[in-house]
Order: sequence, then structure tokens, then C-alpha cells
Amino acid sequence: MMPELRVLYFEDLEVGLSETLNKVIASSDVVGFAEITGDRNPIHLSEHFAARTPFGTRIAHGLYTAGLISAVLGTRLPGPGAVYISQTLNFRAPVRIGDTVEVTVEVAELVPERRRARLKCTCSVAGEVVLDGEALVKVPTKAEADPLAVRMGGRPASA
Ligand SMILES: C[C@@H](O)CC(=O)SCCNC(=O)CCNC(=O)[C@H](O)C(C)(C)COP(=O)(O)OP(=O)(O)OC[C@H]1O[C@@H](n2cnc3c(N)ncnc32)[C@H](O)[C@@H]1OP(=O)(O)O
Repeated sequence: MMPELRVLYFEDLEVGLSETLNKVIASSDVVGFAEITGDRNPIHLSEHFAARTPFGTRIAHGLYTAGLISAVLGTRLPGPGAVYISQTLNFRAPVRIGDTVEVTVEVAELVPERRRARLKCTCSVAGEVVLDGEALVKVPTKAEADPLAVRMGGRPASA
């Protein structure tokens, strides 16, 4: 999943606007997440260990799956310039190696005075919700992002 970047400013958002991305979970993703975070819980890394858990096989780190929500927020909705304030997470079912995770974020509430957007976040595998929660992000306005372009009537500063 390497989606094209899309910038939405606070003014572009409306309740109900949503974005969905899919990601196949590779073993190398899980190993890489273990390396960069230091979470080497064998439930993620060892088939021998994981076989003796209720899941029966290796599962992805919950925070790796959650990171896919961050990817949608940071690249598509709202996109570049969005700043995380908070995120709730409910890990409802395991994600296994090879699963395709469908990540959807949807604008649930806008707070114009503070340029905040609250987004409902859902990750599913084959129609089953594996993770859900809510994100709160600060979203740049057009004027904050490029004040010169706004003064020039929306034309980019280089024009
Ligand atoms: C630290 C790291 O290294 C480790 C990880 O990252 S592990 C990877 C992330 N976690 C997961 O993948 C776990 C996914 N979740 C599950 O598999 C299950 O939710 C569970 C095994 C944790 C719990 O299952 P169980 O004990 O069988 O619970 P029930 O299904 O019987 O449900 C009982 C009630 O609790 C509610 N509930 C269960 N899980 C959650 C949850 N994650 N968030 C919120 N609520 C949850 C469930 O709805 C039931 O409620 P009810 O009112 O009784 O219906």
C-alpha cells in the first residue's frame, strides 16, 4: 500500500467523507515492525510459539495494524499536514500473516473553532472487524498551509 498523496484542508472536509485502503500483511512487515520497535513478542515471530496460543499461528502486532490507520490519515484523509492528537483502539480479532486488511476512516465530527476532525477508524479482514477506534487530528486550513497562495487567490506561490 503506497497510496498517492492527497491533501485535504479543513475546509474540504465534511462529515461522512471516507477513504479505504487495503494492505496485505507480509511476514517481512511483522519482522520489520518487531525490529524497529523492539517488540519481539514471539507470538509475532515464532511459528513454534504461536502454534501453542489460541491463535494457532503468528499474528501481526496490534500497533502495526493501527499504523495502517495512521497511513490513511497521513496520506489520504485528511492527508499531508494532518497532526495526530489522539487515537482509541479496540483489537477485536487477530490479523494473520497473509491477511488483507481493509482500512477505512470516516469523518465523524468537525470542530471548526479548533480545526479538529474526529474520524471513525475500522480495520477489517474478509468482512470481519479486527480493529476499530476513533482518531482526533488537527487539520491545516488553506491559509495555514500556504498563506501566500491564499492572498494570491488560490494560485500556488510559484505561479
Ligand atoms: C503486546 C503485543 O506484542 C501483542 C499484540 O500486539 S497481540 C495483537 C493485537 N491483539 C489482537 O490481535 C487480539 C485481537 N482480539 C481478540 O482476538 C479477542 O478480542 C480477544 C482474544 C482479545 C478477546 O476474546 P475473548 O476473551 O474471547 O472475549 P469475547 O470474544 O468472549 O468477548 C467478551 C466481551 O468482551 C468484548 N471484547 C472482546 N475483545 C474486545 C476488544 N478487543 N475490545 C473491546 N471489547 C472487546 C466483547 O465484545 C464481549 O462483549 P459483550 O458485551 O459480552 O458482548
